[in-house]
Amino acid sequence: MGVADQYAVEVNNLNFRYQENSGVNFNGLNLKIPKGERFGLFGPNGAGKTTLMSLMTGLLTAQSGDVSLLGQSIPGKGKQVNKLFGFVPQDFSFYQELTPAENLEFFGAWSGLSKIQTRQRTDELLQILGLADVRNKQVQQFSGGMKRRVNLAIGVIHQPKVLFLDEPTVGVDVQTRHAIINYLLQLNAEGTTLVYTSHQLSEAEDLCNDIALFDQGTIIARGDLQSLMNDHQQESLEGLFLNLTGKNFRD
Ligand SMILES: Nc1ncnc2c1ncn2[C@@H]1O[C@H](COP(=O)(O)OP(=O)(O)OP(=O)(O)O)[C@@H](O)[C@H]1O
Repeated sequence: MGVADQYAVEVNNLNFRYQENSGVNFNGLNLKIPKGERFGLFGPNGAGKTTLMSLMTGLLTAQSGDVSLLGQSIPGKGKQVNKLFGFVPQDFSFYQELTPAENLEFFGAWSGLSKIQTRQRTDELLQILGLADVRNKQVQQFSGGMKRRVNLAIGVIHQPKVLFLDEPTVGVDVQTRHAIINYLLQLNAEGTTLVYTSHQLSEAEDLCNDIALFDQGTIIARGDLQSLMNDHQQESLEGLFLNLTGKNFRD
C-alpha cells in the first residue's frame, strides 16, 4: 500500500466560502481519514458539516486546496472516481413516485452496474433493510423510517469503498436507527470506510471509532471517544460538546 492511498479521504489546505460570502468559512482546512475508519463529524447547526461533505464528494468545489479519495484527486477523474464512493444525503435523493425496486434499478444503472448485478443487489438490500414486502409500493406512501432506509440502499447499491452519510438517522424511530447502525457496522466490518455526520451524540458511541468535533469550519477536537473525554476531563460527549462549542443557539 502506497502512502497516498492509505487514506480513504485526504483534505489538504482547503479554502472555501459561499459566493454570497455568507455562512461558513473554511481557512486552510486539513483532514485525513485512514481507510477502514468509522469517522463521525459532530457539530452544532450551521457548523459546516454538510458543506464539508459536499466538498469531500465533489458537489461543491473549493476556491483552493484539494480533496483525494483513496489517493485519487477529485474532481477531475469523473466516473472512475465517483464509483469509489457512495453518498447518502440528508435530503431524500429518490423518486417518490417510483417503488424502492424501481429506484434501485435506476440508481444501479446510473452507477454502472449491469442489469443482473442491479437485480441481485436490489433483492439483497431490500431484504437486509426490511423493505422486501413493500418493494412494489410507491415510496411516497412510506413512513419516514422506510424512506431513510431507501435513501441508504441507493447510496450503497454499487458497494462503494468509502461511504459518506449526512445525518442518515434523522427523524427515525429506535427500530430503524438500530437497523441502520447495525448495517453500517456490517459494511465497515466488510471493509467500507464510513464518513458520517449526526446530531445524535449517542451514535458516536454506537458507531464511531474516530470522532471530530467541528465548529465554524474548523476541527476543534479529534480522537476516539475515550481519549476525547479524558483529554478534556469530561464524562460524556454531550458535556464535551457543550464545553467546546458553548451553549448559545447557532441558528
Ligand atoms: N448554498 C449556500 N449559500 C450560502 N450559504 C450557505 C449555503 N448552504 C449553507 N450555507 C450556510 O453555511 C453555513 C453552514 O451550513 P451547513 O449546512 O454546512 O451546516 P451544518 O453543520 O451541516 O448544519 P446542520 O447541522 O444544521 O445541518 C450555514 O450558516 C448556512 O446558512
